[in-house]
Amino acid sequence: MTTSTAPVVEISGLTKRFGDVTALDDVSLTFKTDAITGLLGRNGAGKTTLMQTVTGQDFASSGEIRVFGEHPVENARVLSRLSFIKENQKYPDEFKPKHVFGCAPWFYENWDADFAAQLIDDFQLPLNRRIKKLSRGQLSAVGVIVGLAARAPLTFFDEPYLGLDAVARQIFYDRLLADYSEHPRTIILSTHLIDEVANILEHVVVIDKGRIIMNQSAEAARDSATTVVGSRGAVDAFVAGRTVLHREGVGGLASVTVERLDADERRDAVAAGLELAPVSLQQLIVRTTNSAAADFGAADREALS
Ligand SMILES: Nc1ncnc2c1ncn2[C@@H]1O[C@H](COP(=O)(O)OP(=O)(O)OP(=O)(O)O)[C@@H](O)[C@H]1O
Repeated sequence: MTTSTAPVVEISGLTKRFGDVTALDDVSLTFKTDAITGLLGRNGAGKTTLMQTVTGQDFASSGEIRVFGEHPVENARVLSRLSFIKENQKYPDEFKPKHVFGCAPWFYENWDADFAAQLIDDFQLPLNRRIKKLSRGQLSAVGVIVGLAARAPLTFFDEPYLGLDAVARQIFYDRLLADYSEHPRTIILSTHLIDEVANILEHVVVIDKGRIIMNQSAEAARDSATTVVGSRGAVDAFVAGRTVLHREGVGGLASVTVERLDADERRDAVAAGLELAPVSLQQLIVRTTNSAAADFGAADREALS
């Protein structure tokens, strides 16, 4: 039974194994209802697997998943209210974008054809070209348009915008935010481009090696760490005994990221001649997921350089 008080997505003790790979390891989580949540994590962390199991496209090895209060697998009531947009979406061979958008109202009860038409125009998508002949960015645009114009109460975007160029990605973020403001719904975005989406995320869930290591508001996440910069001796003295998330230095200067400082601690730092710098969501997540940027994507490496 669906109840109005049930969270849209409720996951408890979810484990998913592929042979000897544990892709999800005892995950318990509720996604914040009517919010845009970033599902973030390094390559292979388990983001796609989580979305596949929650959307009923794959079975859990163990644990419980409730979507709109019900099991999602082969459940038409649940599936009609969610959309899952992913990069490698398959379409019938002869399909053109106009066929995809023509069929969409059969699957999505909130489908807004006018909004779709506006997005087709925004992304300059050729409607009459076979899907097989579309460029990567045009193919991404097909998914993005379906995900937005479907206005499903629960929408998952699994990096469907990887092929979009910077201008098209900005259009996506702008349209997503504007439409969400008018039609609030539960949207989960997985992405590597954390700084690009940081402004539209209200909530962040970070997954690392199949486990949830962060689930909080984006604001609380940003406030949870500060970078202390100054002479090495003064910085070392100030951070002694604190949890250090990241450390770097050049010559006699040090820059150390520590967990949240309260007002008194911030005053002490300034009195000791230190500078305090905010930590971006991207830096925070790179640093919390083991400070290793190597596999996290080019944008993250750039942010650290
Ligand atoms: N069908 C499968 N068979 C075997 N292993 C799999 C399968 N699907 C996923 N895995 C493994 O499960 C782990 C999680 O993969 P998943 O695709 O969920 O990660 P991800 O966070 O989406 O990664 P990325 O950011 O690289 O897309 C990885 O180690 C992956 O190799």
